[in-house]
Amino acid sequence: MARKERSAPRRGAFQGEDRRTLIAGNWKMNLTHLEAIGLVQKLAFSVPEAVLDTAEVVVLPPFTALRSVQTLVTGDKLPVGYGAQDLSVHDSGAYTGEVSGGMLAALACQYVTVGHSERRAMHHEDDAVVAAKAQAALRHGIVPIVCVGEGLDVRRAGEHVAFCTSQLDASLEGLTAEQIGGGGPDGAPIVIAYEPVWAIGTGEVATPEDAQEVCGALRARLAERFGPETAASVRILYGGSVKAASTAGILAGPDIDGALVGGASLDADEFAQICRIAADGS
Ligand SMILES: O=C(CO)COP(=O)(O)O
Repeated sequence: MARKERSAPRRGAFQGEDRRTLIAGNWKMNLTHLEAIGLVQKLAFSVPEAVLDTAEVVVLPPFTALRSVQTLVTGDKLPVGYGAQDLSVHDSGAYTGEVSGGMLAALACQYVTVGHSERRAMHHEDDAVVAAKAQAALRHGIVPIVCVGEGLDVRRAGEHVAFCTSQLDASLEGLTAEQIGGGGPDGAPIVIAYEPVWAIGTGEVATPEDAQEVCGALRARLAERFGPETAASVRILYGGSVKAASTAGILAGPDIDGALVGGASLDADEFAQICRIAADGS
């Protein structure tokens, strides 16, 4: 999907010229390829075309559904983007069970999440692996959505800002300002997602103030390390129990450029409603 200027830019500490609102649905380990086809078809009906002038809508199905989603999206020219939930740090070889960036690029994936807290916690992916995965994505012309977020203990200790900014630092280790601000296809910047672990799948969404506090700090950190222009170009998403009812409040944050939606992205009506609200900017 072509990147466009926001129709109604919001003012923030660093106002990007091209931070088009991005709503990405992370399906996690849900839906067979047949069910995926059904959901994308339903989405194509439910998301009004006008929404797509302002917001970019992307789905992140499991690997097994990517080919079906690609066929549907390209065959019917649906204005929905798609990507994967993970990729290998390696490009090819004896890595049983792994899927490479080249394989995803061959399916025309535009995005891939790296460093999701579920992979960090359950698959023992550390910051170095996350940074290597971001590099692997960029090598193959795929925009990494680099996820960071604190657990409940860190939040309760009031250390969430320091935790997330240092997790961001380590997860971007070795990446250059050029890669961060324009290493994707057609010079697209990478995407960051702030997903507090305590808000994922719990129904406990961060308050708009909590979400903005961390997203603002992440952008400030990017500015310190890579310069204000690069920081201004990067889209920062919030994720964690986003529903239609919480979307407007969350997206009001000047440093929040969209949402990474889990459970609610499996319900076409709810996801379409989130996209509508995101596009209206209300
Ligand atoms: O992990 C998430 C998206 O990547 C958020 O999941 P939920 O929206 O289900 O809380």
